[in-house]
Amino acid sequence: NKEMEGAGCMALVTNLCDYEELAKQKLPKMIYDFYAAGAEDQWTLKENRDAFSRILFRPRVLVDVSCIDMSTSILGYKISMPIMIAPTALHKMAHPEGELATARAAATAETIMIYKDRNLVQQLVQRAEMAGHKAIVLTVDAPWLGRREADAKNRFTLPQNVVLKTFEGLDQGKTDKTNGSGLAAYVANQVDRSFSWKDIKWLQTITSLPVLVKGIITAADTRIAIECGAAGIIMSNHGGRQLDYLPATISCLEEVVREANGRVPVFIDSGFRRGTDVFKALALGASGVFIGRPVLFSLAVDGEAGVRNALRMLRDELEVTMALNGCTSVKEITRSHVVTEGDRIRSCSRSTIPTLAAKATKTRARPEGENFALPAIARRLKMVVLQPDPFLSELTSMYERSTEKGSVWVTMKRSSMKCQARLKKMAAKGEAVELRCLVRATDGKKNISTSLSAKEYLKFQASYATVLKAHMHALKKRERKDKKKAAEAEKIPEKAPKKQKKASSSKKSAGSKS
Ligand SMILES: Cc1cc2nc3c(=O)[nH]c(=O)nc-3n(C[C@H](O)[C@H](O)[C@H](O)COP(=O)(O)O)c2cc1C
Repeated sequence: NKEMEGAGCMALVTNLCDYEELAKQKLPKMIYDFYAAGAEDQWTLKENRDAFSRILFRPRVLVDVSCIDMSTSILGYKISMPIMIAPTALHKMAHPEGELATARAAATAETIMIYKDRNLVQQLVQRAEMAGHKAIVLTVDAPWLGRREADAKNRFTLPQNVVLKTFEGLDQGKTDKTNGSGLAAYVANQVDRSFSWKDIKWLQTITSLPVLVKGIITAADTRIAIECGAAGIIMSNHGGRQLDYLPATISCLEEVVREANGRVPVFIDSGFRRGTDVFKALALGASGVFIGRPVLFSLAVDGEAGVRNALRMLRDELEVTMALNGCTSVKEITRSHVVTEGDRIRSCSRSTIPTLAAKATKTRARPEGENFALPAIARRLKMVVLQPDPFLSELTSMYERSTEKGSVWVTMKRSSMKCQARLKKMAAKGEAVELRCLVRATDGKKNISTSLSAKEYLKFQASYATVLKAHMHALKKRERKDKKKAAEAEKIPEKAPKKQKKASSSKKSAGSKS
C-alpha cells in the first residue's frame, strides 16, 4: 500500500478510471465489489458508459478560447464548475477519514432516505439544516435494494461502526473548503417502502430547505415531482445498482429537460467519468452533473488528495472540451454542439425519403407471398445500424406512430455480417465464423437494424416480446371489429349479400396484416 501511495503510482493516474484500477488493487475484494458492482447482469452499469459513445460533437472553431469560465449557479449558489459529488454511502470503508475527507476535498452532496420513524427523519433534516446544508436530496429510486449479486457472493457485511460514523458527514455542512453546496447527509438501509409522492409535501412541512428529487428517469415522473414542489430533479439510475435494463440517464435527458421546461433545474448522474461526458450532458440541457464511484475510488487510493485530484482532472478535461468546441462559458454550450443517435436517424430519413418515395411508387406491386419481405422503399432507404437497446426504443416509436394507420415490418435472419469474399477467406484459413441474428425494421419512413450475438439474442427476444405485447392491441382491435361485422352480417339475411361481400374482403385484409 505504501508503494501505491508513492509518487510513482500517482504518475500513472491520468483520468478517473485509473483510480478505479488502483482502488481495485488496494481495497479488499468485498469492499471494491460493493462500490463497483451493479445490479444483476450489470447491463445498465455498462450502458451508462456506452451511451456516451453514441453522442458525437459538432465543434465550432476560430472562437477566442484564451479564457474559459466554467463557473455556474446551482439553486442560487455560485460554484466553480458544473460537477458535483453524488451521495454515496460508506466512505469510511474506502479511507479512515471517510466522508470528512471527501467533504474537505469538495462540495459534498449527500442524501437522506426516509425512515419509517418520521420523528427520526425530522431530527436528521433539522440537524442538516443547522449544519448549514442548502438542500435536501430525496432519493426516490431505492424503496427496495437492487440485487447486487457480487455482494451476495462475497457475503458482504458492514465493517463495524461504519454506518454510525458516517453521521459525522451530516454535521460537516459548510466547511471552509466545501464551496457551499453541501446538501443533507444520511445513510439508512431501513427505508420506508410506502413513501410516495404525497409524502413529499410532509417533507416540505418539516424543512424550509429546497428538496431535490433524485432517481427520476421519465418525463411522467418529472411532471409529478414538479407538481409536488420539487426544487430540482437529479436524473439517476443509481449508477446501475438498482434495477437492471434501465436506459442510461443520458439517453433520457432530453425528454426530462423538455418536461421540466426551465421550471426547475435538471441534474444528472450515472456513468460520468470524462469531461466530454459532462459537456454532452450540458449540451442536452442538464444544469450540472454528479459523480459517484470515482470519488470513492480516488478516496481509497489517496484520501482527500485523491478526491481533489479526481475533481481537478475532470475539471481540466471539461475545460479542454469546451475550448475545442468553441465555448468560453457554460452558457455557450448548446444543443447544436452535439449529435445524438436520434438526430442521425431523423436526418437520415429526412434526406432519403423524398427521392426514394417517388421511385418506390413504381415498384409498389409485390407478388403474392412477399408479405414478409421489406417493402421496396425500405430496402432502398439507408439502413441505420443501432445497438439493441436504441433499436428497441426506435421500434417502439415506430409502433406508436403506426397505431392508427400504417404498418411496421420486422424481419430476422441469420447472418455472419461478413461479405462472401471474407467468408471464403476465413473458410480457407479454417477460421470459425460467428453467426449473428440480423434484425431489421421499417415503417416505410425509417429503416433500422441491429445485430445480435447468440448471447444477446434471448435477452433481446424478451424485450422485443414486451414491446410487441404493448402494441398488440392495435392489431387485435381491427380484427375483432371485422369479425363482429361478419357475424352481424350473417345474422341479418336481407342485408346479407352486400355485408358478406364487405366482411369477406375486410377479413382478408386483416388476416394479411396480422
Ligand atoms: C457505493 C455506493 C453507494 C451509494 N449510496 C447511495 C445512497 O446512500 N443514496 C443515494 O441516493 N445514492 C447512492 N448511490 C448512488 C449515487 O448517488 C449515484 O447515483 C451513482 O453512484 C452515480 O453513478 P456513478 O457511480 O457511475 O457515478 C450510491 C452509489 C454507490 C456506488
